[in-house]
Amino acid sequence: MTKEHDEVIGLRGVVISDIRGKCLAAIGVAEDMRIRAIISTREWLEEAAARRVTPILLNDAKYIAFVSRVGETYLVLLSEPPTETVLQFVSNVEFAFDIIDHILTDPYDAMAIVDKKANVAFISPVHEKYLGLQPGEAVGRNVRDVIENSRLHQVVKTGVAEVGQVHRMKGRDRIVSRHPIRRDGEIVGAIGRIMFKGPQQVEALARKINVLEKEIEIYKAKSTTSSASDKILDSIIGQSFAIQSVREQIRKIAPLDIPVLIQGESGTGKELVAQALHRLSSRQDGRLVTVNAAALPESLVESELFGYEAGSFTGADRKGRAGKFEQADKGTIFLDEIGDMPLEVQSKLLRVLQDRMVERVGGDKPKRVDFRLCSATNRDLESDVDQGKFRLDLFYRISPVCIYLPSLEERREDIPLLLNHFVTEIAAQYNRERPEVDYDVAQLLMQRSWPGNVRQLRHTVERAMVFAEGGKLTVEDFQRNSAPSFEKPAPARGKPAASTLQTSLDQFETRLINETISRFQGDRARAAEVLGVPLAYLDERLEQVS
Ligand SMILES: Nc1ncnc2c1ncn2[C@@H]1O[C@H](COP(=O)(O)OP(=O)(O)OP(=O)(O)O)[C@@H](O)[C@H]1O
Repeated sequence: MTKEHDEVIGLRGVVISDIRGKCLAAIGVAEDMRIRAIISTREWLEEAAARRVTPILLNDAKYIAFVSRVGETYLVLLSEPPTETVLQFVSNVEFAFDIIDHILTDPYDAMAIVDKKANVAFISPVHEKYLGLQPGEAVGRNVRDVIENSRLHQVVKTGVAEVGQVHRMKGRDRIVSRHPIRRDGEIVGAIGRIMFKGPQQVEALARKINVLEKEIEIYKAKSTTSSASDKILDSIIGQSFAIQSVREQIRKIAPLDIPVLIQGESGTGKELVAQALHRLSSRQDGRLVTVNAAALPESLVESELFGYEAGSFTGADRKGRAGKFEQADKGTIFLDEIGDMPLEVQSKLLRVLQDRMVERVGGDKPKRVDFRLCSATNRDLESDVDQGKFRLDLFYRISPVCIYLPSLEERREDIPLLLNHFVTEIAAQYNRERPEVDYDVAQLLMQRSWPGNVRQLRHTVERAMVFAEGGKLTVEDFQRNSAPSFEKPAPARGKPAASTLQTSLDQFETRLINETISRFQGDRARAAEVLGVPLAYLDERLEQVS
């Protein structure tokens, strides 16, 4: 027995005996009389040959005997058990060899074993078959030349096990585990095990994981969308039932590509709702084009809405211009104050809504436009229809869905939230530190009347913030600055500016009045209504500055 053999298989002795147990030859530890005595009976040899691996336990040594019958003789190979576990296994499991055989030939759990040079020492038959190899054909070849994407050479080199890895082989993913094998702490090889077990189940599992991963992606996308949509809807401030219901309606209606009519008094947030509808719709990448029908002089309505061709009328742009409908192609057109649209324009609008075609003024080639229509009005359109001021057919076209915005007085409980929101917004707008708001302020504002609704509230807060001092916004700031409707006598006519603060307040107020008047095309009464001041006060202020 050479030293080489001894090292490779841990062989310690060999016995050859006849079938009755008579020893014909013995070398190595087999020369020990105690071992010779154990294996010298026919019964022991027959049983050991049946088991094929049998333990031999002496007081001072333990061996594993590999016994096989060769013709009329028995060959017994004796090796030291590599570990206590192996010895236990061989001692306690009568069919230990069958187990080994099963492990090596398991059709669902293939195995590849390499030596320390990463040369194949063994590949289980099922794996050989799978790889298209003849039995034993790969033995001695480097594993990388035999098994596609194998990493056993790495495992032998690094000694690091790789457990439960995905191994792509012949176009399919398999689950593998690779372990280095050590003897006396030194790496002697590596074993790779490939799970063929229940490939259908593994595949089904993989498919399930795939589906779950996709579902997670969808939920993730949905949750980002819903948090994005929450953000958009959060810009509509208010916790009153009425406003919550408005937000809910927007959430439901926005994705439906149908016209929406937003009704509500001036300053209730109709434009804000139109913006939310657009931003939550599939047209969010297109433009939201706003047209204030009331602000358009009658003579320009048509060219504004439908555009015009070059040189079609005096003063027209030389190159011609796209109208609002063309600009809103693939987006949303928001027709604010639609109730103020002249009847003649209403007919043209109706045609556009029916045909989805626009023809520029002075042009002869109608163009297809793809838009979503949002309209708003503070008028009672039904009564306008009754009075013949608004076309019934147009009314039906623009109002398959209506959103009604409550007046601020119908939802006074939202005033503190709106106050808080505007204070933050205005402070940021003017690049100022946000003042602290006295508790009484909200109480005061909740008692007021707000004919100009949220817009008026915002302006009121903006005015009061001019006065806010010491980082505080107090009731006095509102009263000092109040218009007569806030129970403060109107300033004396022609009163000179008493201070820089007063001057800036006057300037601010005048600017606000002028802006509002021009917003309503010179309609002072409307401006006074929206600002929540009597017309006389507004006129007085204008006279003072003129
Ligand atoms: N619920 C709200 N939350 C926050 N801001 C609001 C709310 N409602 C209205 N506003 C603010 O009030 C002002 C007026 O709103 P908006 O222009 O949308 O009103 P509107 O109903 O379209 O008015 P009009 O009929 O006069 O055009 C805007 O500054 C808007 O941001």
